[in-house]
Amino acid sequence: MGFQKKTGKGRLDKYYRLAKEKGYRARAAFKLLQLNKKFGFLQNSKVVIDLCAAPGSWCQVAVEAMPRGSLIVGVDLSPIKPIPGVITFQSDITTDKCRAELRRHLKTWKADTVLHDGAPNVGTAWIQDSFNQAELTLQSLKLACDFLVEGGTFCTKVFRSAQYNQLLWIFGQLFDKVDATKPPSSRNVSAEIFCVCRGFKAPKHIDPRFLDPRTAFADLKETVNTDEARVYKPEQKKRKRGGYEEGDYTLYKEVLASEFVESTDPISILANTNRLILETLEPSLSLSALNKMPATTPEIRQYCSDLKVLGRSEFKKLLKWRILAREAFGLPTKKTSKPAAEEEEVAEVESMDEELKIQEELQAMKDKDSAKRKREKRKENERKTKEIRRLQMHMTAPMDIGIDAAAQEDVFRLKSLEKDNAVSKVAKGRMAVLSERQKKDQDSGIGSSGETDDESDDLNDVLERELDQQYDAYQERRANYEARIKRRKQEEDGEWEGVSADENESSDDDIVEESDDSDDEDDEDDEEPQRLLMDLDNTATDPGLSKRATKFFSQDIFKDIPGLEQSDSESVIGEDGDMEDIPVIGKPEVKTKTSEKGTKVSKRSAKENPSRAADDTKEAEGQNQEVDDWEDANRRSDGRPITAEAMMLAHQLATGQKTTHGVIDENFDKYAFRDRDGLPDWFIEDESKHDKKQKPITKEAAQAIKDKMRALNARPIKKVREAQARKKFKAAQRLEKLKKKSDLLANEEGMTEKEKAESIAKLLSKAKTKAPKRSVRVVVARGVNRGIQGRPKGVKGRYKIVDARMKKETRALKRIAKRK
Ligand SMILES: C[S@@+](CC[C@H](N)C(=O)[O-])C[C@H]1O[C@@H](n2cnc3c(N)ncnc32)[C@H](O)[C@@H]1O
Repeated sequence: MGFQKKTGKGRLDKYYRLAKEKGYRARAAFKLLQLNKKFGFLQNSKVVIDLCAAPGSWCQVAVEAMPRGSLIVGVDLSPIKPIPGVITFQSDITTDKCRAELRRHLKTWKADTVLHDGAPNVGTAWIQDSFNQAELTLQSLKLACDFLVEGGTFCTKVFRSAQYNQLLWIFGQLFDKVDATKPPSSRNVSAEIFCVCRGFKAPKHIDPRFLDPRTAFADLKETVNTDEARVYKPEQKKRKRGGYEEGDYTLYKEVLASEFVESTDPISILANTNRLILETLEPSLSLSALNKMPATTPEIRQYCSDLKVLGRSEFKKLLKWRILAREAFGLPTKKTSKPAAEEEEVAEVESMDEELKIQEELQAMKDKDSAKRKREKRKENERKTKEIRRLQMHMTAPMDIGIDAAAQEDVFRLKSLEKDNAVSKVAKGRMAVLSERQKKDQDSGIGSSGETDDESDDLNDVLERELDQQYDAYQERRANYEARIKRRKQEEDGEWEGVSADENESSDDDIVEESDDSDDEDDEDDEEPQRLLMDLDNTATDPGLSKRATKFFSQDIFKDIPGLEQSDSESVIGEDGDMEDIPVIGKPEVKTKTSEKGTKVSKRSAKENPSRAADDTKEAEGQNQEVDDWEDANRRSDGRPITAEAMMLAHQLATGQKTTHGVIDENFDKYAFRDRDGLPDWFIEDESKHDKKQKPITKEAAQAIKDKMRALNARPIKKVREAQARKKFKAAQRLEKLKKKSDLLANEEGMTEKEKAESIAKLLSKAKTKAPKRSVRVVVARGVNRGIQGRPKGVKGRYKIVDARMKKETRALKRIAKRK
């Protein structure tokens, strides 16, 4: 019969510490905080009575939660230290004096909420006296009935005892809604739960028997006095470890243990007997057999010596011992009788729990069911909203090609229509026309068809739907934003990367709506189906140039410049910004990766110098391919980046540390079967960040990943590659230019051969000579130059100020190094 120490470490839990931290006088504060969070009764209260308020933590919570200037009155048997904004006094809540005092403080007002957290003082070694507790609760209810305003709230502590159901029933008679709940801060070992009774009915006349413990718990009293109750609920007899109940000791009874074993009614013996005799002066066969039984432990002997101080578990042990003895004696054990007894016990002791559980289960099922219905309705409404919005935007899907209007968003991806050769069908078909009825439906609002919103949606429904719609809008905005950024990036890169297939796509996507308006009746006979996707800017784009570049070169100013014909040659802007008319080296097909990644080539030069063009193209292809490979290597086929976990798993699979089956098995964890039904999208998305098993990464795998990253980092990045390619490209251009000039010179008719040779040699030497490297002048920081800032006097060009000592030291170091 272990009992819990009040000051034991187990009792000083997180709420205890939290209460200390937050300055609450007791951890009980969190119970009210949590109850109020769930039911929100304090925010709307202007007058509160706190019954059994000492030391006052509930009053503290009430002050915080209630509107400023509210009236809070706290009463307790014990004194309560003053709390700003709270009236407190010392009194017994069961007395008329307390009632009068409360009336004096409240004047003519009525209380919006009555709180009660009372616990009568009971013996320390026994569990709290539930009957007394229920009595106290009834007293507090009586006060609540006197002071509560109609519709008011009564929040009380109740113990899950025999009187619990009775109390709940009484609450139910006086209030519209009664919720029994156990806040998380209430210890599990405690039998307390809290009833929040809302909507006080304020009946004009209350039958006094309701609030009188003698009548309210009348039927229960009888059961308390049965033998079973005495055995299974000894605490209801107010047993105390210290001795017998007053007056009871005169009825001292002793029964032979063998009689107890043989008896068919062991419960009544246990209930009405003080001692089971195991030893007598006269020899007894059955008693000596009992004494010899290994099950007759000193503990059992002790229990037998004084039955009046035993608790439930001790009685249970005695009953078990009796069964063993009966088996040893060959007496019928009625195996069923024992479990029956136990079952009975369980049923009696935990009937409240079971009932509560069933109620909770029923409630949960109901909630689930209604949530499901709401969900379905909401989805239906959303679908209709979307449909209507599409119709309003003239985005009706052509039904004649078999597309369900309620299908997903990509129904409007006209590209896919083109692919499926559905374009011609669309072009020939008629667009869906809204019927008058549909229009009416549209006008009447979102949920106009079928069940109306007004009929069925409560506030929660509306809020939930709004939240979902906002979330959808947010998702849409985010997707648009990302697409915009991506497009901008593509356009920026386009200066160097040319036109990619993607770019064409994205630009096409922008004009989907425009194409809908086109009248295509005349095109019926066209062999080619009319393209649904058309670029608004229908100027022919050179496949080698980005859109921006094409637009730039299409200006009039460039019209007459030779070599800028868009179709077969291309101009390149030099690094220094000059426009140079340079024939470029080769031109692979537009759709190849090379062209996508930006090697600028022209058909003409490819024709002129096919072999070199092919070489250069190959090289450029190789370089770009490498860059692409590098990028692709870090992405999965679905475009998502390869994570360290994935790499580790791949490594383990490759080295045989894991098998595919093993991996599949591993993934059947608690997250695998999570019910996501009915959860809003935003919640699922947010949860998805955390509802995965964290897979540890081994040291070896981490090292392997590091090595891989190091190897990747060691390779030149894309920009460096590009710079190298540019340099090469320019050198080729210079050479080409030189060749052209020398060809011109060679064909010059007015020059002698010698002159021609000299001019060409000059050109070549000029091309060879590199711009001289600008020298850096070293200025020693001494004399006038000591400590100066900025350019020293008389020094032109690049300079570097050095310290004289540093120069000497460097020389000395060199000398020393040489000597070694
Ligand atoms: C658990 S404490 C209340 C804690 C309080 N709610 C708080 O937050 O600080 C129970 C209180 O009930 C009081 N109490 C028990 N019987 C009472 C009675 N008949 N009249 C007034 N107070 C009583 C006890 O004095 C004790 O202070």
